[in-house]
Amino acid sequence: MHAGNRPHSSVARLTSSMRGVGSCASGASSCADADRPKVLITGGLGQLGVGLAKLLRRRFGENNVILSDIRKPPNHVYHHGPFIFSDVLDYTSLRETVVNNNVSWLVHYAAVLSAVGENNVALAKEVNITGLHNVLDIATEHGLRLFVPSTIGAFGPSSPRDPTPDLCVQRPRTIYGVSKVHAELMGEYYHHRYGLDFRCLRYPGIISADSEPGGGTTDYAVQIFHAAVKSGLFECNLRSDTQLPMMYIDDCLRATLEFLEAPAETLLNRTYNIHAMSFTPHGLAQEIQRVLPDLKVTYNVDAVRQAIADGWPMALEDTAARRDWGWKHEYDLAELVQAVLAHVTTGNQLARAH
Ligand SMILES: NC(=O)c1ccc[n+]([C@@H]2O[C@H](COP(=O)([O-])OP(=O)(O)OC[C@H]3O[C@@H](n4cnc5c(N)ncnc54)[C@H](O)[C@@H]3O)[C@@H](O)[C@H]2O)c1
Ligand SMILES: C[C@@H](O)[C@H](N)C(=O)O
Repeated sequence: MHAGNRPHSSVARLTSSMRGVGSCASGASSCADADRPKVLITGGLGQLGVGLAKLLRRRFGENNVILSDIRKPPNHVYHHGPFIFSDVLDYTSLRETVVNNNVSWLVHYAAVLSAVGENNVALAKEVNITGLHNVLDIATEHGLRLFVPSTIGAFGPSSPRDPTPDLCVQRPRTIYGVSKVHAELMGEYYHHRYGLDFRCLRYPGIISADSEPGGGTTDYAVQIFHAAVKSGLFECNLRSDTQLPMMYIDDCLRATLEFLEAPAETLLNRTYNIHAMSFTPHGLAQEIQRVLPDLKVTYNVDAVRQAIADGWPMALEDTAARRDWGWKHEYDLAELVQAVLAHVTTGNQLARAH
């Protein structure tokens, strides 16, 4: 509808690598007003957006980070920083939001994840592909820095799986994976063709304590913690020996901030793998059982999710990210389990007290 014929002003092209860069000295906990980017996060009410907004607001100031989504925010989100309705399929309104708010960085989190996507291919195509086209064009036209996350799901059964390098065969068999490879390639194309400051990290499955996963193949690794604390019983929808790359949300969000702030000249690639740990459901259950020995796990395999997981990487190779912009994870499996259990247990106690 909109893609294809939009003019890319030469001014936007020339300045895209200069404007909105917010080059705060790295390591500083916040930065001077003049250097602060104005950030818009699309799809911000999912598993990752609220946490990222908190981190970016600490760094750039509360009013410089706008969360957006098509859903109504819970009170604790609505009352803590700017929130607006924004549908990534509505090109004109998204453009208006960018212009009216003087946005300089766009974090594009709106997406339909792997398992939900296989159940609704039309929706995944629309949100993940048409939505991306809108965002790419608006970011290019207005000289934004654009971050689009990719995923381990951008690889498929014919990719080397253990470890999976940055550059290799990518023939995913899900609409989610296909749309993410498309995003990687389109973003890199716009970078080379129009000078768009496109940045993309391939996230592993992300484990959070206080936000729910949105319908992916790795969701079990979040759900198991809540079940372990609440009932001590968990039915896992993947086979016990399914090894996938995973990461604690704090590492993922910090990686995103550090990568967004990295000077453009240090980025030899525009799309990077990032890795922290790999585990199986059995390995995760064993680690949780060191703290909660009564946890019982049964297996009732979901054929769709299992087929997806069987074609995904078992580990990601991320030496380029470590070399170019200093990526370093802090949480391995033991630290992850301690951190998530502490959060979930406290959350449950607070909920009971109220
Ligand atoms: N969570 C993970 O494990 C993980 C791993 C790899 C990559 N990613 C990527 O990170 C990003 C964020 O993931 P997440 O886990 O927070 O996803 P999520 O599914 O939890 O949230 C996605 C959000 O997008 C919103 N959305 C859907 N259609 C929209 C539209 N038309 N306009 C605006 N918003 C819309 C939804 O309401 C939802 O709040 C996604 O691009 C995802 O592919 C996530
Ligand atoms: C891995 C990631 O992209 C997401 N959690 C999914 O499983 O779909």
